[in-house]
Amino acid sequence: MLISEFFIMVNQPTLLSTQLFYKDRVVEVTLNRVMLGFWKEIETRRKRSASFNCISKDADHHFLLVSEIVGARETKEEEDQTNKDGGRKHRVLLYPYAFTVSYTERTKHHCWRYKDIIFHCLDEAQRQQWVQTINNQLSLLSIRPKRLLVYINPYSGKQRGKWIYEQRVAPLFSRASISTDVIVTESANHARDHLKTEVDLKQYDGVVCVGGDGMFSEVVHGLVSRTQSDSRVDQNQPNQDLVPCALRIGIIPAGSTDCICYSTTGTNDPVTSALHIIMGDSQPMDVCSVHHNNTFLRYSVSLLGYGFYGDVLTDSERKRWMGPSRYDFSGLKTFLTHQYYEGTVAFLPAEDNLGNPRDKIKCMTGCYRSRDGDGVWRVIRGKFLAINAASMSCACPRSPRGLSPYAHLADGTTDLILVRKASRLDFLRHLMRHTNKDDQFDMSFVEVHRVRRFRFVPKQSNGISEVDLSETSGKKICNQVCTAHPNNDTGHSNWNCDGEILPHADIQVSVHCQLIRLFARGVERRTTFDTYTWSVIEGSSLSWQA
Ligand SMILES: CCCCCCCCCCCCC/C=C/[C@@H](O)[C@H](COP(=O)(O)O)NC(=O)CCCCC
Ligand SMILES: Nc1ncnc2c1ncn2[C@@H]1O[C@H](COP(=O)(O)OP(=O)(O)O)[C@@H](O)[C@H]1O
Ligand SMILES: [Ca+2]
Repeated sequence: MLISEFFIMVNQPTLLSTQLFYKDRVVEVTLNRVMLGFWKEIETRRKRSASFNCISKDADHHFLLVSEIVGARETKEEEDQTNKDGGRKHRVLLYPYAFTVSYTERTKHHCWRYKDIIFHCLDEAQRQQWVQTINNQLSLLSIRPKRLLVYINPYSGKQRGKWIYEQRVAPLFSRASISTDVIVTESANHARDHLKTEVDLKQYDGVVCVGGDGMFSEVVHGLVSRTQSDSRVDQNQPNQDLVPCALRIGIIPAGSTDCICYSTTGTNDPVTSALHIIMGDSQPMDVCSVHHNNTFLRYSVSLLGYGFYGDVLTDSERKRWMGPSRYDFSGLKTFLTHQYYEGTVAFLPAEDNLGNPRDKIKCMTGCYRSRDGDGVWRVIRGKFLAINAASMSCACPRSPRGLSPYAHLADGTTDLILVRKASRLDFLRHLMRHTNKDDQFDMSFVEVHRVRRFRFVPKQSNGISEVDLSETSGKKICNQVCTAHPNNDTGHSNWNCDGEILPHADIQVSVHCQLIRLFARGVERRTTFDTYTWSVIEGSSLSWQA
């Protein structure tokens, strides 16, 4: 942080400034609109004279940004004491007028934690004044949610969603004075249908899902469909502009892959996600619509995968009882099967100014890209081990850089990865590169394109050619010239759409730029500012570390 920025913060009008106790020190604490702190040690408590007006020459300065405070609350500080006669221990109320300020702190690997700092007041009136003034100031931060609708999938991942929410998230929401309506889902699509038809969305500032990518997908379908039906927009038209959703969505990760959470926060940690929600973060995100023969099928925000990832999912669904490790088992089995699929991919490339999937420009906090643009469709026919469309990096604990490490969250494009037929060993080398730092695209049988729309038509079992490109009013569009074939033909894979199996192999996909927003901020770059945090050095003073 620049010194000038620090002085701007300090020079904001003061809302409250008094002398308080922090541990055994008397400190002067100031609150303004931007920061709490900038206080200096006045004297230690044991040296304290009758008044507070003794200012130490060795004054220390510390601060917390108001935007990073979770909340303030009245607290008791007690201590275990043993009777003089060596009798049993009892609790002694040390400071009757204490209050606690909880705030966020960045730790390693993009994880956030909350920390508490306790001050002691001289009397109840002073304590109430502090707690109220801090919380009033927080309530003026209009980006912060005050009322949330929470859906918990009790069967996600290791079936710990309810525990994670109740033990690790709900207490934080309550510290931040966020009120919640919590629904534990009773069946698949419970959350989707509830959002689509029943909920009065105006009551809420956001929707939170506790679970995996499938649960997030349910919430996206509920909210996007509801928004379109409220605006009388027909989702069945593949080229229809969709209306963006007003409510932000939060993800508390409790699933098997947690790819969407990991790709948008840099980690799959429930507390970090809860803190992003509390802070009122907002990350716009693209959504792909998937159609078959001009009929809407599903939305996708992370991976649309045919071939390898479709087959892994199809196999793993029968092994849900194994929990998250079903993907490792089915992944290995599918790899050994080494199945390839024939078909035609047609795609509309993104404009050059949107970069390319190998430009090494990572999607970080604050990444917003331009919209629209027209282009010329390209067609590729072949035999493929996998066809993947990654609308975000698809980073997850299994693949920390993801399927397409330089894909962007909100640029209106998806990265189309075509993995052609190759030997088992080459395919294994390609897959293994998802788990390390090597470039998975730097292989002769892999190509990757940044696209706005694409179409896939599998080769029919009778070998008929599938697509034709024709030009209409200056724009090239993709038309199907043969009839759709039934999906139960052998020789076809299934599409894995954010972890759900699609009923058709022949699909049309369009990216809708920034259709939804998440309570997230993208993966943060480590800045020097990250290191300006509170740290309590035992037996010494609080320090502001640079
Ligand atoms: C034989 C070695 C294979 C090593 C491959 C490692 C590559 C892993 C890339 C994973 C990309 C994941 C993209 C996200 C997909 C999720 O939407 C989906 C559903 O998640 P959830 O609802 O939480 O269950 N997960 C998958 O499709 C799992 C793919 C796992 C592939 C091994
Ligand atoms: N109460 C429920 N019972 C059964 N299935 C549910 C329930 N709630 C949600 N689902 C479905 O469970 C599937 C998997 O959910 P998800 O949260 O993605 O877990 P995982 O990451 O373990 O796959 C989704 O398709 C979702 O629609
Ligand atoms: Ca994108």
